[in-house]
Amino acid sequence: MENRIVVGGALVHQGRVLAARRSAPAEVAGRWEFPGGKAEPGETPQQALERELHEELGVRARALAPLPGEWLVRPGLVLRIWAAELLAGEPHPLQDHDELRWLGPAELAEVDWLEHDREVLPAVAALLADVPTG
Ligand SMILES: Nc1nc2c([nH]c(=O)n2[C@H]2C[C@H](O)[C@@H](COP(=O)(O)OP(=O)(O)OP(=O)(O)O)O2)c(=O)[nH]1
Repeated sequence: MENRIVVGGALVHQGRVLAARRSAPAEVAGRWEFPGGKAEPGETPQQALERELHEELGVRARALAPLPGEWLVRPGLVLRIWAAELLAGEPHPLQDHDELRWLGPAELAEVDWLEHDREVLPAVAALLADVPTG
């Protein structure tokens, strides 16, 4: 069976990245992640991420580039994290999340990330270091 892809978005805006606390399912509720979800058949990872960020947060965003690393979430499901930029709107936890936080470079370790997400934090820190804090 082909692996299905789940894409999380490291959504960067004004030098900070958005973290989202999951509200369900029970195994991951209360843990923090990069909002996103599974690609539908025929969707590219970019399309899937942009659709999921709109559904979950109500924003328009653009997927920029995949960050290093990929993780098997469970058999048949592979997680990739992509850098993304906010184009329009302000994120709200509309679906799947009950809290959002914009984290600066010094705050990345402050939330209880899902294990795989924690591994990508060095790459996210590098991403934030490139962005003007405006
Ligand atoms: N979206 C997302 N999922 C992650 C991350 N890290 C991580 O381990 N996961 C896991 C949690 C879930 O088991 C799985 C993704 O499922 P999901 O629930 O976000 O996908 P979805 O919105 O398309 O869900 P569904 O409606 O198809 O059930 O990957 C992450 O950063 N973002």
